[in-house]
Amino acid sequence: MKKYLTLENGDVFVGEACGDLGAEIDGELVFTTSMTGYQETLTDPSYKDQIISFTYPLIGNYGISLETSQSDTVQAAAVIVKEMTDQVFHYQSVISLDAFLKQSKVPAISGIDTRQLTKIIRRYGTMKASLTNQPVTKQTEEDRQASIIKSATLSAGDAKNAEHVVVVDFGVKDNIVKSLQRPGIDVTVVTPESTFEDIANLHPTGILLSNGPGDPTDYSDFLPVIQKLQDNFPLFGICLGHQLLALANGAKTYKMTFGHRGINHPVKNVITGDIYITSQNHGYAVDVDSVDDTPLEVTALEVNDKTCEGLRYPGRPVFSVQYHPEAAPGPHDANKLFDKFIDMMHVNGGVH
Ligand SMILES: NC(=O)CC[C@H](N)C(=O)O
Repeated sequence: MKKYLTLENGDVFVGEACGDLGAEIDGELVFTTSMTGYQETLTDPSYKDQIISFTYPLIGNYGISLETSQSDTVQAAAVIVKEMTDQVFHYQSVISLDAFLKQSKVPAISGIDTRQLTKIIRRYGTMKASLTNQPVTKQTEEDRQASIIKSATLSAGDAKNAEHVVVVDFGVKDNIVKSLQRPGIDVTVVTPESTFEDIANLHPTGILLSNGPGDPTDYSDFLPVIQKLQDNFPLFGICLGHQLLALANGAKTYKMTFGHRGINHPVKNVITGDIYITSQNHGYAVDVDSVDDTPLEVTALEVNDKTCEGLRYPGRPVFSVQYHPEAAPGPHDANKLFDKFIDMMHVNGGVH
């Protein structure tokens, strides 16, 4: 039975299945150069969930003994060998390596040039890999687009002239999407698993980073995407989206003592002097002082505790607010921020 080893860089190795024949797994691919000690290695908890490739070409020739394991089971996710032998010669051996792997439900692949594999890992660094029973079919561009799009609404306007807002959905409230939907505006909601290229391929004229739960520092994977988005498109961040814009530009966030949750939080726009009564719901905030060392500028403060309520990127159509301009519930004072964002798209959209 064939088994396929597919590396993160796209390389594919085909070998013979051994160990647990049916099992398929993903894991971090590492190599070990030990010439002996495969039983200790495979049962060492530090190798948990890793795919271990043995550079030594013959593995299994002294079997498995009752005294050698370093924990009560095989910890590695999978095993890659050049040759796994059933010809066992050792007085303490009770079972073959292949049988031991089968018992432990761990898949393995033999017939792999593990020295060539090692050279690849040394060039690219440790990478993810998968062991499968069928070749991994490459995801096409269309599959990828379909998997990141959660919903799309076409405006009633002239499609050719429509602005196209891509909303990155970290947990978006319906009323944010509704506040954008109007004639002449197409809205596509995508998951935060989207890459910059995924989003750019949708040809947006503006990006909205949504609200969402939890600690903004947990979303660090998405920060490089925001860095590229703000270089290329008009961008508007709301609540969590505001915090992520701050983090992507090097500012800091912190957990507030008891947060802001209510529908009458006064916010002062420090540039225009305007005051809005706003709807709020957040437990983290952007550290105002940390914004000094970034390209961003603070545009608004909460009147009572002077926490950061707004940011902008001078010279770019990029801004964010900590409060909720979509209300639901709450006052509509700040609703015109959606118009401001749409106006920015009219001026700047399509320039990329
Ligand atoms: N409404 C939100 O987006 C909340 C943002 C973030 N989870 C916070 O509590 O600060």
